[in-house]
Amino acid sequence: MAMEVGFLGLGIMGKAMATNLLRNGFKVTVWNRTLSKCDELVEHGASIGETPAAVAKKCKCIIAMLSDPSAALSVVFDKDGVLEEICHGKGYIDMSTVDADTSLKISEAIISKGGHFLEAPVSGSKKPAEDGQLVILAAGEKALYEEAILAFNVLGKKSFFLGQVGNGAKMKLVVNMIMGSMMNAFSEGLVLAGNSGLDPHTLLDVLDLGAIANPMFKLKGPTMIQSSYSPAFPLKHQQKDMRLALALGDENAVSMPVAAAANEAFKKARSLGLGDLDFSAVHETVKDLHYPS
Ligand SMILES: NC(=O)C1=CN([C@@H]2O[C@H](COP(=O)(O)OP(=O)(O)OC[C@H]3O[C@@H](n4cnc5c(N)ncnc54)[C@H](OP(=O)(O)O)[C@@H]3O)[C@@H](O)[C@H]2O)C=CC1
Ligand SMILES: O=CC(=O)O
Repeated sequence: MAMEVGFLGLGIMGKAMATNLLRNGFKVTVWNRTLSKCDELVEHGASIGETPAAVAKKCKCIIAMLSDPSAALSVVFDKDGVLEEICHGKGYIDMSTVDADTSLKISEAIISKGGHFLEAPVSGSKKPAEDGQLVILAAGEKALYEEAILAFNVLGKKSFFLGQVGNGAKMKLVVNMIMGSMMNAFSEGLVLAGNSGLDPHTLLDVLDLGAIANPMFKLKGPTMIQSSYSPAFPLKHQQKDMRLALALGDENAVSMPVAAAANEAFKKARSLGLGDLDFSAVHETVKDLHYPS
């Protein structure tokens, strides 16, 4: 019999992930705060749960993919939330990118009701989510990880089990801190090349042949040169990740001036109204500060 899962949150990532599960034979019951976003999934064979609690009542295993800590907490603790129906024998897997404290709060609440908990944030964006090529950074209850591995094998190309709750969240924040800093360095390089009389396309070719070649520069470079920022990874979420990573640095007394500067650039981009565009739109803040003479 097909495994039945609940899925909370059908944004860019959740929609792709839930679709993938359906395509691979899972029975999926979906919920999204804006309920109309469920319609497309229903066309692919999903059922709808009217509330997070209704999904938790129906399904043995519930996956969440939500924007940030406040969203992740809300679907669990608020009225009609998961906590009302989670019970012995049910598992809750939060794949949202949040901080370790948020994850721990959710874990304790789920476990206090007899449920099982796993955090499992992912590395990889819209396209890897559509293609089932995510990297899954799980931590929490090993038994639930083992039960979820069939679903993880559909969603991702590799899963890591990182031990106690919080380790998945921390790993994800470290990775995205590096990515956010890289995106800023890359944006500055593109603007410096263009404004000093070089062809930025040639810069992309040079970068791609050297030691700092990477899939992100290769994928995002051409669209950044065209000032095209259709969102795969929304900038507001990258800034949230920088903020949470800086807080982790604070807790551990790790000085991170590069990440702090990158965070400022993402904040600037948000203040310019670019938060819903792709995170590569931080490029616009560099352009803004360097008008060609
Ligand atoms: N996009 C990417 O490339 C990647 C994103 N991530 C992480 O995955 C998570 C989801 O990202 P993504 O899909 O891009 O984000 P989106 O902004 O596309 O989707 C966010 C989802 O969260 C829901 N939501 C927001 N606030 C609340 C709330 N208060 N209560 C209930 N639901 C809420 C939204 O519902 P509604 O539709 O009603 O607004 C929507 O379903 C984030 O944590 C992000 O950092 C991780 C790896 C890659
Ligand atoms: O969180 C974003 C990603 O690309 O990974």
